[in-house]
Amino acid sequence: LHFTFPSFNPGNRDDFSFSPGSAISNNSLQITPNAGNMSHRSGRVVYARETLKLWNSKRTALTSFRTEFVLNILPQNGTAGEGMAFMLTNNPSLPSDSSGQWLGICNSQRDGAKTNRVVAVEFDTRQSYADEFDGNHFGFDFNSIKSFRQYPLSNQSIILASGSDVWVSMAYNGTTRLFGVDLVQHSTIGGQLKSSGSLIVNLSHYLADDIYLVFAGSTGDFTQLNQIKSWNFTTIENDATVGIRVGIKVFLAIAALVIFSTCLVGVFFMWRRLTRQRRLANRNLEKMIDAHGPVKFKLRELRRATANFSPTRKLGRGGSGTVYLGHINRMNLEVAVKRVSMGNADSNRGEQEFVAEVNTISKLSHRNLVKLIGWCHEGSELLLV
Ligand SMILES: Nc1ncnc2c1ncn2[C@@H]1O[C@H](COP(=O)(O)OP(=O)(O)OP(=O)(O)O)[C@@H](O)[C@H]1O
Repeated sequence: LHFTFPSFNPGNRDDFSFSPGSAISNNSLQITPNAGNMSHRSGRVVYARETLKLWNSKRTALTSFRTEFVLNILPQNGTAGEGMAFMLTNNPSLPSDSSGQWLGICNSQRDGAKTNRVVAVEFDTRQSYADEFDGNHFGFDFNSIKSFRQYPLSNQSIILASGSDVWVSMAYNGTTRLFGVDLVQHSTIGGQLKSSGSLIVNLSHYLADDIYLVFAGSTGDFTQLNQIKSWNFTTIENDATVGIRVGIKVFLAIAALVIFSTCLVGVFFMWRRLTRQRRLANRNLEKMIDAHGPVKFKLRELRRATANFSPTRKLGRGGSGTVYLGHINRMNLEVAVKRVSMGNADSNRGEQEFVAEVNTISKLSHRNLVKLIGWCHEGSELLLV
């Protein structure tokens, strides 16, 4: 699960579901109404495209994730009320009577009920009951509006409901189960004000699979704009799994490299052996043909002379090959080129016949016999000119 909203516009409407009065306005998610009757309201905005899976794909660990958002709470008429929350829940719809101190998270009947299936980080802007530090804190809530742990912000000079942006980042590690929250606000006199809190929590104690990502908020006697200006969320592959996967990939890459290099070396040695054999065979052949005998032609020259052994140049065919009409340019000589066909199976025999033919014909001279001018042996080609 991965998404990024640098800001919000009407085109993003279908990415979310909104409780009545919630909307996209002023490039922000308005969790509670920003116009009309704004007091004693609660609201929820739910990411509607996908749910978060509680477990990773192999069900070996809880899903790790990271999310960042910018919240902006603007009190109306001077005094703030009541607050907002980022929630993970299996029950995305807004509970009735959840305005005021309930922050859109739950209500007086269902407060603390296991069936709420809610894990929330609340950003409270009004003290609602004696246990709360003050009207400016954040806290971890499990199925209840009474925070499991609270973090006062006034002593860090962070004011949630100041109308200035608060950068919130949260991370959950499914292996260590550490849930961390960091808050940053720019100070009016320069620099950054920071606060953070964390705890170890097994999310499977509170949540079932298919978790909705939700912003909730409320107003009471006093009202405020509960705005989210940007939001990104991403699940993170479990570190151990990533480590193993990277290990496997590296191993496969090295194995492939070793196999490839071995093949390359093998091919090189085979090629060297073949060329050596060919060179040796050539040398032997040359030795066998009388040193003062006929000219040794290059195959290239004989190809050129016969238009690459064109069928149109064919003079005839004998028992051991085909004879072509050729013209040797450098000698300005018309010749007959006999291309000895030498099947792989009897290449030795072919070569022997060739040597015999060259040696014999080169020694013969008769008006009824054609004169042997030269020969060629390249690769598998044996040619008489
Ligand atoms: N110098 C040449 N001029 C014109 N045609 C030729 C010449 N040499 C060969 N030919 C033609 O090519 C044919 C095949 O010649 P080749 O020497 O291969 O005959 P072969 O002696 O019957 O065969 P092999 O020696 O292979 O058993 C001949 O029958 C002839 O038609």
